[in-house]
Amino acid sequence: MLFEAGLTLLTLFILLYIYVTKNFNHWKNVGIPFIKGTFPAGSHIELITQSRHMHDIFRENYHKFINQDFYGIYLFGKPVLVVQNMDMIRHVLVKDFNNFVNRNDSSLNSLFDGGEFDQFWAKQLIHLSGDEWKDVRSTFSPIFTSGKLKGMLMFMKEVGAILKLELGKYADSGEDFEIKEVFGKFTLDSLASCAFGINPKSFENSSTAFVRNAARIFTSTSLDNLKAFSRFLPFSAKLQKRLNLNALKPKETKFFCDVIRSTVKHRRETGERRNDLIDLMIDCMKDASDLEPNNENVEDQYENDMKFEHKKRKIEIDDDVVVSTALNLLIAGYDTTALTLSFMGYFLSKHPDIQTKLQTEIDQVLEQGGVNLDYQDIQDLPYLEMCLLESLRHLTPIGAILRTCTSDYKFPNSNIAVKANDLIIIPAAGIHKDERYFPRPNQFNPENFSKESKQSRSPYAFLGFGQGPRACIGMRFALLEVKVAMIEVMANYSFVCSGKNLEPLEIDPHSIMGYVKGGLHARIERRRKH
Ligand code: HEM
Repeated sequence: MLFEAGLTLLTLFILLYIYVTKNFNHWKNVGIPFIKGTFPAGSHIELITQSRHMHDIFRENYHKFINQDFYGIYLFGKPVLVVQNMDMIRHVLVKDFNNFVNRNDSSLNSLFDGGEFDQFWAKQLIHLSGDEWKDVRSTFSPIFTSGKLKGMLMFMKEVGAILKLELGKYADSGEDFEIKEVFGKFTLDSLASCAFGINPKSFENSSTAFVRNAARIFTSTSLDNLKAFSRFLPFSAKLQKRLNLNALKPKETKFFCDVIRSTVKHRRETGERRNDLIDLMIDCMKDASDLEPNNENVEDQYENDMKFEHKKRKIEIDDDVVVSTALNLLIAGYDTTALTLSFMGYFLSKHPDIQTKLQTEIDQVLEQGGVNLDYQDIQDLPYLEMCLLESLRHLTPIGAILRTCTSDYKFPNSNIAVKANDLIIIPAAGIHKDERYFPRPNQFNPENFSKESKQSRSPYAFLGFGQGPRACIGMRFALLEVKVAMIEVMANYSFVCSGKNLEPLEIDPHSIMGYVKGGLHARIERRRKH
């Protein structure tokens, strides 16, 4: 019996070994530079041992291959092309977007395609593919136009006022605080208010059901990782789907789905309106084909690159799509925005001269516009945006942009070709530290985002929000949210450097996004107004 069990395990191990290593000659055969693969992780065992974060690996590789347009790696058994040439990046993200519509390849998709509750992850915009993605993206894009954001500004400001009071407590006590923890409460409450129409009261009580479930959604235990990893084993994903096994925090997923469903039901039954994201999504569902596409007349390269041709099919956007999309907005918008705010707080605490310049800009606009700034006043703060983008350049929450080839493609002026389902990685975290685009890349210098500096480099050298039709749909929302919080903070307080930060900063290898090891700390002081 023991012998048979041992033999079965050995056979399974050999099959797995063959499955993982069968393509390990791919890049050698293609004849491009590559990092060799070893069983079981491929080129980077650190991704399994969690000894280094993916962002650090891609940053290091970027400099190792700095003079190459591209190189190959193996992720587990899969050959992946890493593209670092600006023109090729433009082709993948924008010019030949129709060949690269998808983000996930089929094996990444199998991670999300499990039981009943995993389906709410599979149906999220961020994971959808092909025409299904185009239908949902074009249906919901209008919810982020400037007109709609203007309507949501007051919800953000309400939470901004609470943030100001909370920071007052730290100013009075003189204690250091973990910046993301405080700004995380701001982003959770303002997203929940704008997207779900509810108030989680994070500042008052950290144990409300909403806050607890959100906290669990954003952390991963070893068991969560194991369940996710099991999806990549041969035949495992199909089997798990058939057995209705959920790998992606089903209890918490159900909690948020119930919250969103009951909000939709309540709005429909009572006709109550807040003009928040839920109302706008319900509008989109009524008749998707009636909605105007996002054709705002903008000069902006990012906005123009985001447009894509799509003849909307006569599709039924059902409640499940709304639930998945609303859940996606929370998941994609919460941590990214909170991290950005914490990066900004940290850098401002380290650079008092830059902080003073920012405060002067904000003071001037407040003097002219009064305390109640409107949407346009907030757009007229160029230095605030420069500080924000420079913070994102240094510590990018999403340091690798993924695209999957949807039909066979040969890059123009090169001998490199990719096939359908091939995965491409664009190493944003590496590009952001390339001195050809950002002089003295390790210094914090908001001037990197002055009009002149932006004009002097390729627009694809900054990928904090991605680029092209599949770029961050919530970028404008995020920029507004960060600015509302920072105006409130900078008008009243100054960040002061803390000795608690673990310098030089290191990205925590256990985090999915770019969390900083040990957190980011600062103190805050009330400003002495003249
Ligand atoms: C500072 C905060 C944020 C950062 C740095 C950020 C960054 C990104 C990046 C890098 C991508 C991938 C883009 C690509 O592949 O080209 C992305 C996608 C996405 N983001 Fe954001 N994001 C932020 C805030 C938000 C917010 C507030 C929302 C929603 C309210 C949001 C919703 C999404 C969604 C739904 C996608 C997937 C889009 C698609 O596949 O069509 N993000 N974001």
